[in-house]
Amino acid sequence: MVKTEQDSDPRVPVTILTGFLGSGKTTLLNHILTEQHGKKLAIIENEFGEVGIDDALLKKNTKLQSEEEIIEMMNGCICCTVRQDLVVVLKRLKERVDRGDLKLDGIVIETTGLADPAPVAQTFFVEEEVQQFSRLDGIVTLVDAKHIEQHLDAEKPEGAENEAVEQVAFADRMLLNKTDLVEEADLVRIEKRLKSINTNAPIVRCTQSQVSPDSVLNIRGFDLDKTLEMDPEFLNTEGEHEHDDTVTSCSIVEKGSVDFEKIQSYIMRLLREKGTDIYRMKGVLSVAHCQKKFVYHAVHMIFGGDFAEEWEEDEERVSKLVFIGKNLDHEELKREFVDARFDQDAFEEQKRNLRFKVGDEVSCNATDGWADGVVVKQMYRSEFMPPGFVAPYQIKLTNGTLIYAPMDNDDLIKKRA
Ligand SMILES: Nc1nc2c(ncn2[C@@H]2O[C@H](COP(=O)(O)OP(=O)(O)OP(=O)(O)O)[C@@H](O)[C@H]2O)c(=O)[nH]1
Repeated sequence: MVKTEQDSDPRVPVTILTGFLGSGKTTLLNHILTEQHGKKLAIIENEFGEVGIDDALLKKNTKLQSEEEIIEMMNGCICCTVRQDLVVVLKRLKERVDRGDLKLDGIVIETTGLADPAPVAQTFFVEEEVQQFSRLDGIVTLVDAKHIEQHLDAEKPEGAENEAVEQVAFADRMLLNKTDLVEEADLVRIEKRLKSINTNAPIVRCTQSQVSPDSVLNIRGFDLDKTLEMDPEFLNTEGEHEHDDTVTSCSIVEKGSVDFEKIQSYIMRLLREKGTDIYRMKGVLSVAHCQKKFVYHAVHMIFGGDFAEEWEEDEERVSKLVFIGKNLDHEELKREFVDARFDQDAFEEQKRNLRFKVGDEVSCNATDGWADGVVVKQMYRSEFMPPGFVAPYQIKLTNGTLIYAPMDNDDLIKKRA
């Protein structure tokens, strides 16, 4: 086979992963990292919120890799404040490769959902050392089929750019993700709209960002000439862009645990009342009476959450949440979160107010009707109970069976006659 100039290019290919908040970038990275592709990748993660949550979500999967992966984190908007950090990270990788400590098959940069990919891409053409070491292979844009139209339509203040439009315009390939959430007719309409912004980039439909790593990595998609044709100012480093100032990120980090019921109603109420303005919510929560971390995500009103791995023995229990959205009232978000904290004093008080003490003889409304027994424990919890749930009593029935009363009322448990 005849080798093209690009085939023999020894520089490390770089993929910029972009796409609006919640479109599926981390899901794609997790998919790439768990898939056996035999490539040694460096991942550069960038988050808009001050609290890193994606690294916690990614860490789990990287453990699955036999080869050590390199993950670098940067906070802030990659296209503004941390662009210089990106250069530093790239130079550090270059030094390791030059020393022979590291052989790299690719670099993937996950930008924040609010980043304009152009200035990130620019880095690979204006920084000489970076240019010698790496080449921009492609800008891959994740598109959330459910929410993209709303973001493309968003009215921006004078002078501020629409990041969703920029992300589509600069894509070398688009992954139209979350196809499970819309109908065929919607997909056709969206594809037409995407094509009207960017005629060149192929569009691949997918769910859960499930595409072959080969269709994302080393695709030789980026073409500087075409980009300059579209944006003659592309290489002009002076031309700074402006973000919409009404879009902010609010992070909460709180030691201790939350009350599961209260936190659920807090999150659900936010989704219901502020779902349009909150683009993105993410969190890792420490739930009282629960050994596992609760990890959740929301993109507008679509919520997904689950109990993930257990807290380590010596790990400090702390909850971390990030909200990104329009017109966020940071104080209110924090205040209401604080109200959902687990209150040890209230818990003790509840315990003191229980009607029965350990040793009291009671009758319980068990599965086969009323049965006699003795209270053996107050505020009882077992791992088979729903997360965060504590039963007021554990009771030993006269036949020896251990049961629990889920509530302290006469319909379920009463004084033995
Ligand atoms: N229904 C559905 N949900 C999806 C799909 N792909 C991803 N998600 C969910 O969408 C949410 C956001 O996905 P992420 O991969 O974290 O999105 P992201 O682009 O990295 O988000 P940011 O880092 O906030 O910009 C998660 O809860 C995913 O599980 C899909 O195809 N269908």
